[in-house]
Amino acid sequence: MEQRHNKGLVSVPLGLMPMRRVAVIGGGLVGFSTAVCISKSLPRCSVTVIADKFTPNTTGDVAAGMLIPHRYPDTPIEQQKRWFQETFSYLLTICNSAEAADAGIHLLSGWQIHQTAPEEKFPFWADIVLGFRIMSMAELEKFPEHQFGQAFTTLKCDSQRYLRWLESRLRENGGQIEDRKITDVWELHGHYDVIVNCSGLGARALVGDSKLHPVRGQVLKVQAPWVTHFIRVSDGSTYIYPGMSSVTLGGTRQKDDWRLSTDATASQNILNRCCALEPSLKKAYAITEHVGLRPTRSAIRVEKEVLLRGSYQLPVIHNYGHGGGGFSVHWGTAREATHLVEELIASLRGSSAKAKL
Ligand SMILES: Cc1cc2nc3c(=O)[nH]c(=O)nc-3n(C[C@H](O)[C@H](O)[C@H](O)COP(=O)(O)OP(=O)(O)OC[C@H]3O[C@@H](n4cnc5c(N)ncnc54)[C@H](O)[C@@H]3O)c2cc1C
Ligand SMILES: O=C(O)CCC(=O)C(=O)O
Repeated sequence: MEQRHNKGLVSVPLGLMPMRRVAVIGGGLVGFSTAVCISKSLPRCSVTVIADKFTPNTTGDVAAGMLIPHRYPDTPIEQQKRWFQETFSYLLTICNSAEAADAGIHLLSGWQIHQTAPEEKFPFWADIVLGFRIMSMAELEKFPEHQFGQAFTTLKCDSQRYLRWLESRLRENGGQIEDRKITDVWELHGHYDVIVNCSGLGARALVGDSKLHPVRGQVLKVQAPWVTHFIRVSDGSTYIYPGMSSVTLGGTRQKDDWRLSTDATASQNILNRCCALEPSLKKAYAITEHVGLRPTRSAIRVEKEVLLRGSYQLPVIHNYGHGGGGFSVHWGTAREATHLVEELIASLRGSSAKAKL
């Protein structure tokens, strides 16, 4: 086992309440954002992130990092909206601060285009992004195959910068990081008071969740600094997302495809589709290919579970299954998981107080 970071060990508590030990399994976007949120909101917790993959080798490293919600059919829409709203507000505050460049967060304007006008012209997130409006006929002239479009300004994370920034925030808050694979959550029993499961697709094996499946996504990262607006085809099949260090061109959505290798035909296809929307991309250079597996579930799982083995209990807070929308909702789900940790710790306090009586 490698101790990645020794800095910031938590000091002995001065108060009467014991320090609670929290293990977060998962070193991707969801694990780190949840660990940061817990360490910031619950100062009487010592937080350790345990994972076998870190940036630049996580799913989020492949992602464009756009804030544009995906629908989770079995999560109530009000909850999805709240998660998106909380994430947008949190990142907008960072974007409007001196931290923006280090955190890799910037505003980005552009268009979502539809072949025909949809029934829902104003999606549930229209009042959260900035300046949402229907595209004018003059704007639509750029896209002769599309009859309708929505223009808005949203946020985009440079995924690797943001992941590194989250890792630094955790270290500043006294959190620790361990590089190892957990084969059974019970390995952590006795070492931690609460386990937070942010293992993404790993939850399939770790907690036997067969509702979770991969949706393979291939993208290209290219240099084309003259492209400054995003373009997204409404079904998410094709997109062009200019960022701080490259333009991300997508994509593919291949259900139950576990291949992490790139596919040259798919790359050519992505480039052709993007060039059809933005012909100047024919001059794009320094093209690299990337693949990630979206940890997809019909509902994001943010809930408490108490695992039982004989007379032993292991409290676990789950936070996984963000599919193709992790960047868009991660801070909202991190906050919700943090509330669940807080409740659980309060109940542990209650039971230890009772035990002392
Ligand atoms: C091509 C592509 C483009 C995308 N674009 C966007 C976008 O523009 N906007 C958006 O909102 N979302 C986007 N996404 C989705 C987003 O990237 C994901 O929702 C998000 O990265 C998932 O994060 P995660 O932390 O849950 O999973 P992961 O990044 O996969 O992290 C899982 C972590 O758990 C660890 N782990 C798993 N099992 C174990 C174990 N047994 N022991 C120890 N560690 C374990 C892994 O090592 C890893 O650290 C995109 C995804 C892809 C693939
Ligand atoms: O869907 C989008 O437009 C953003 C990219 C994404 O989330 C994805 O490819 O999963």
